[in-house]
Amino acid sequence: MAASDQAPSMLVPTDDEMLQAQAELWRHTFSYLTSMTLRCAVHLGIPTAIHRHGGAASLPDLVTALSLPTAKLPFLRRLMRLLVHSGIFASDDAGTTYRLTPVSFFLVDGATAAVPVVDGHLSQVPHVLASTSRHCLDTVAGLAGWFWEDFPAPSPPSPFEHVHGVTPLESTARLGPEDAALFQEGLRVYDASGFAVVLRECRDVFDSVESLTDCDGGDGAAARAIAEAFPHVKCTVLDLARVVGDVPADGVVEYVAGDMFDFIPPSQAVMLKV
Ligand SMILES: C[S@@+](CC[C@H](N)C(=O)[O-])C[C@H]1O[C@@H](n2cnc3c(N)ncnc32)[C@H](O)[C@@H]1O
Repeated sequence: MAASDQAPSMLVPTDDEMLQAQAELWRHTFSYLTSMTLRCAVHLGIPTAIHRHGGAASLPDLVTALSLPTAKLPFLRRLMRLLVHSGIFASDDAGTTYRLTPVSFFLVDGATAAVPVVDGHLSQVPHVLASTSRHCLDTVAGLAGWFWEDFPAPSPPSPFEHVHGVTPLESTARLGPEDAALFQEGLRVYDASGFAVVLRECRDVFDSVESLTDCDGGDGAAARAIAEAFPHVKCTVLDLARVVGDVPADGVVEYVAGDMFDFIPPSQAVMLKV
């Protein structure tokens, strides 16, 4: 028999490997519950409730603050246990009091004076809700269909466009104004997150360049922050025409409308912050 006729030999796992593999498979199969319980916590308003309760709250405190039926307390305990395991909240050793962690700090709702806003960090609630919305879930659930489809050249739609017929940011008519606003707001708070830290920690990088193009620069918030902190850097923002086409010149940064796969305005450095 020719070698090519022989069935490929399969590596048979050991008992230990099989037990481990079964556990791994369950972990991967159910890992969506991590983001879904995060969504549930945000929807219920648990981070805001803990914050308003002085930074620590027991289960009865939460049941009252969230106006839940008291019979839900044991289920809330299970939810909180999972969220503590995920690092969203912290608990005392007895598991009776829950506190915010740096992660849930970003999920305290609203940007009012009563809410901690550090370094211009905005509440990330809209980003979490948009990214875990049924539109995004439908998108990933349809991923195999996207692979099967033989799209006409030159470039395939994104999986989101394939399922919904629009991009997340053009979704007003197709997905409804509320969801469209959520995606817009989600992107806005996502874009604003963390950049003050980058400006502080990467001073050497910005000190050493005279010109920079922020590729996919969105509304130019990051480029404006660079130009303010490092006035010697000439900043250019490149984004699609529908994003920067109508932005009026502000004398701080230059806006260029275009596709980065066609053209990138020349400069000493290119920033790609997604
Ligand atoms: C997630 S946002 C990031 C915005 C910004 N870089 C930030 O972090 O604040 C992605 C941006 O990329 C832009 N974009 C997507 N494809 C692009 C392309 N081919 N050329 C230029 N910009 C593009 C989108 O319009 C959007 O504003």
